[in-house]
Amino acid sequence: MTASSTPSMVERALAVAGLTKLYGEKRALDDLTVALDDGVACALVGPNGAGKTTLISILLGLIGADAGTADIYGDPAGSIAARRHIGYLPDVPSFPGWMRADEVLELALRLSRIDSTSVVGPLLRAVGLEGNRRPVRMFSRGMKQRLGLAQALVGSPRLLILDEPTSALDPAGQRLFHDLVRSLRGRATVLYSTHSLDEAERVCDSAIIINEGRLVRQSSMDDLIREGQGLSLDVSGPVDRLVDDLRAAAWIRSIDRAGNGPRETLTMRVTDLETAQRELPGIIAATGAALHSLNPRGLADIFLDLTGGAR
Ligand SMILES: Nc1ncnc2c1ncn2[C@@H]1O[C@H](COP(=O)(O)OP(=O)(O)OP(=O)(O)O)[C@@H](O)[C@H]1O
Repeated sequence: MTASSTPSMVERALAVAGLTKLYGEKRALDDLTVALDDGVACALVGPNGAGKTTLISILLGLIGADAGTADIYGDPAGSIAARRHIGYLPDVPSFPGWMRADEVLELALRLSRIDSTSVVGPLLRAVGLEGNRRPVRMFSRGMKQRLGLAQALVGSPRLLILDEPTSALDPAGQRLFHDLVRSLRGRATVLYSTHSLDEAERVCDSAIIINEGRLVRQSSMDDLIREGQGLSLDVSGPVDRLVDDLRAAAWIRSIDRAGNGPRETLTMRVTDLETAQRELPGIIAATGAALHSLNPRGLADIFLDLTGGAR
């Protein structure tokens, strides 16, 4: 065996190849190929209708694909073996309202044919619900989501799939949930579906970005942020000259111009944000242009760049 054909030591948690799902004429997934290594926390990011739920439904074996394959730890999606690898938390989990949290987990254990209930205490402790004796109907949405997470962890799944888990939570509940998922890293490979790269960055080290059923990008969060970093400025005056001078700067990656009339918005992507911020005021002053506002580009801008959304 040559060095180049030596198999990777890192096990594949997920291997999706050429996955295609049609709803009539609509290609909900269109030749999607992505892979996840064991142990990573990866966001599945895309705008409404991108195909996130369709992909998750195929991974869970709820629907079949029209073409392509999806393997979970080597087992084909939809098989019993693949299902056993997965813990799943939907966006709004529901439980019998009269049950207590410990009873919900005991039921999940029984349904998974696990006799020992010794994990109930540690799981409830992990999600901050230890000692809570109230029925679930009295839980806040955040508490239900945390209980759902504990339920998804029953049976120690190797792949934890979280489907827009904070969509029903307020900002405080979201932050608590993000912290919790981060603290659980290392227990399982995580696939975290979200609309937001900001949320992805809080929880995950990498992201799969899809749009219209196709892969747009799979990358580490650090690389996404580095490549998308930039500044947006509103200027007036000799904008043509300013743009020429900015294009000559060593740190410029690209400039887009928008707006007509006296004020224009320049959106710059840069290779070195610190140097750009240091040198920019001097360049603007030298051209005689007036600066009305200056803002760093955020992850929301990077998301819109990648998915072609309206600004
Ligand atoms: N059962 C269905 N019948 C017809 N079209 C469907 C069906 N399910 C999904 N679609 C279409 O497939 C595309 C992908 O939908 P999907 O729900 O997977 O996207 P999503 O990324 O999860 O979106 P959202 O973020 O809004 O939940 C969309 O255009 C959607 O309208």
